[in-house]
Amino acid sequence: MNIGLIAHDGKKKLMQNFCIAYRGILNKHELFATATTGRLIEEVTNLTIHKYLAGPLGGEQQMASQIEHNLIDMVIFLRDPQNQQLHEPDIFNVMHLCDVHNIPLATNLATAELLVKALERGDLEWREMYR
Ligand SMILES: O=C(CO)COP(=O)(O)O
Repeated sequence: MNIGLIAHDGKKKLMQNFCIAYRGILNKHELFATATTGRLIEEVTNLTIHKYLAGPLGGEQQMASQIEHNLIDMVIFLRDPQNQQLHEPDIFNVMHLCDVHNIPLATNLATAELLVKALERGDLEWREMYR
């Protein structure tokens, strides 16, 4: 499966800890992240991440394009509800496209944990039929 990972600055530490905790599941999949999120995950895990541009430089647009091409199977986007981002339209577009294409999307830790456990159980294998 191809997994998209993005974290707002206020949630990057949480993303690192999430990836440390679930690296044994995540390392069986292809991981894609915006540049800073991806670099920070690589710094604390042995995971290899395909990195887009940084979010404010268009990284979310790159992920959005991959979603539109049916190349992303699940997105974990740890959002910081306290801080509005300057590139909010790009962020909204990623979430919008997940809804358009019925891609599982977690925007907080509780749902991210549910999704990654579902991934381990094989609950998302129906995605392969849509390729
Ligand atoms: O900007 C982001 C979230 O909106 C994420 O991008 P970075 O991972 O490059 O910081």
